[in-house]
Amino acid sequence: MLTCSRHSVFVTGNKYKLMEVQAILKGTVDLESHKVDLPELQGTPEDIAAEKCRIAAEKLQGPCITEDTCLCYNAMNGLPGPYIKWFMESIGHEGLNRMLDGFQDKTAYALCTFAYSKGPGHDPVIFDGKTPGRIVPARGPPDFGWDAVFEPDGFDQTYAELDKDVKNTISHRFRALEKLQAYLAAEKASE
Ligand SMILES: O=c1nc[nH]c2c1ncn2[C@H]1C[C@H](O)[C@@H](COP(=O)(O)OP(=O)(O)OP(=O)(O)O)O1
Ligand SMILES: [Mg+2]
Repeated sequence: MLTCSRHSVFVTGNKYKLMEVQAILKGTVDLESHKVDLPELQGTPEDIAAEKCRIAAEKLQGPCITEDTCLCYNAMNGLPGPYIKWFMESIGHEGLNRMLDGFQDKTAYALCTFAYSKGPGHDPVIFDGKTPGRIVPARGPPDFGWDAVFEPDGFDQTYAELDKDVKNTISHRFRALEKLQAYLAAEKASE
């Protein structure tokens, strides 16, 4: 539950996301998660994030925050994008590299889209964060999604090899959360 001006809940089924969000917010907002099985939709990252949040707000009957993460290959005009979860689960780190075998351009970007809804019937507000980088053969702990195959620009380590403290100051998730935090602070100040 993300207690801001009103009582809000961060809805995710992913414990690694939750850990990162907790580390980034460092107690500036009181956070607890709620695992709800949300359908995975199709469309633009923004539409998917907004719809996910609408469904979560309906299910919880209250304010909530959701997040959807994309991994976008520039050579493929942004795909796999929001479908990265299914690619990751079916072809793994090696497959994520092989997909680019026919392309010289190995650059990609990680995109995080947070959505915040005041409750059922309220349109979610969207906050995105983007980190550019490139796809490399897996290095580092394989635990969190595609962290091991993504090397952010400016670093010679993958997300998985980087210190958590470092990832959490340059990541797509950090950049989106900065915007969400500013919005929540402004909302609180206006009450
Ligand atoms: O920083 C990250 N570094 C590496 N991998 C990541 C990251 N963030 C998400 N991921 C993975 C999880 C999932 O395979 C896919 C996103 O899918 P996505 O639907 O957003 O996540 P999910 O279903 O695990 O959790 P949720 O319940 O919040 O939808 O990319
Ligand atoms: Mg999901």
